[in-house]
Amino acid sequence: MQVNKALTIAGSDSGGGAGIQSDLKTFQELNVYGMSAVTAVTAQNTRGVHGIYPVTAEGVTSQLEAIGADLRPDAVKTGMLFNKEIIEAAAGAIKNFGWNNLVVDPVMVAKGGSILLEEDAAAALKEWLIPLAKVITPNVPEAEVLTGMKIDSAEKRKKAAEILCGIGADITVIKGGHWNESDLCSDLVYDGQEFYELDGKRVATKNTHGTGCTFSAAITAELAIGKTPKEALHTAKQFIQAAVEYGIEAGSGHGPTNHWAYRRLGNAKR
Ligand SMILES: Nc1ncnc2c1ncn2[C@@H]1O[C@H](COP(=O)(O)OP(=O)(O)OP(=O)(O)O)[C@@H](O)[C@H]1O
Ligand SMILES: Cc1ncc(CO)c(N)n1
Repeated sequence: MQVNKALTIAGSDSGGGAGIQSDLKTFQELNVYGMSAVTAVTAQNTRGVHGIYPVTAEGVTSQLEAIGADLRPDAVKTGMLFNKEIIEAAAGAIKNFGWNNLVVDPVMVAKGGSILLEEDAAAALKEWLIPLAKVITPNVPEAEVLTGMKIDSAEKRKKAAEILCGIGADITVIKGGHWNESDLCSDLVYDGQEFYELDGKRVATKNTHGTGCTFSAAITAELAIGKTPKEALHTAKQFIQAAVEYGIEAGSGHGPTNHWAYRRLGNAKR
């Protein structure tokens, strides 16, 4: 049986709600074979990050070369990349192997404030990785770092999306988790031509650990099975909405989302 394959290049979250764990769970739920290249091991739970142990750039390249020599991913996502050496290693392999359908989630800070990307690495994201991206999915604080502008109005959110597409992403999604829109949690999309919103209902919950990872992994899985970016974004929004809305209780801090909620809604046999 032929299968569609997706690769995540990201950090490990020992707590299981974000990073490669959330990505692989999401790929599986969307009927895509998941592969991973680990960039850093984090000792983490729902309450915070206890430690970060980065993999060497050589170690990341070696994982990517092993994958590239044997298994061609139909789509790739990046999450926590931690430093500029790892960004360069990831971008180099993606370019050399000619992997398409790249989703860049420019992870910078964990919910509790721990740094998941060194300060001098944002420039490397812009120079090497974002130009290769089909979709980039910053939250508002990440979009502020990447554009150097304060985003405090709807107009500025649009302007930031234009700048990020100008850096080379085909499509920019500025997510709404950190955007105060009362009971709405909508994400702004700009595809270089038109703006549109992925509408969602804000759920009152503290269990939002890994929402960004899960959302970008769902986009990646849908691109891997050949959906258009617009279709992929739409499904990913439904996936994360269900995962937050039909929440689970695990841990005493910011708990994980429910990665199997979308299946429970009757989407198992798509
Ligand atoms: N409380 C919520 N209710 C409904 N949807 C939410 C909620 N919080 C986030 N989302 C959705 O989850 C997705 C991820 O957005 P968010 O802005 O939380 O990403 P993030 O900050 O990168 O997440 P993380 O760093 O935890 O991985 C978006 O589609 C957003 O609209
Ligand atoms: C490993 C990892 N990647 C990403 C995030 C952001 O949610 C996190 N907390 N941990």
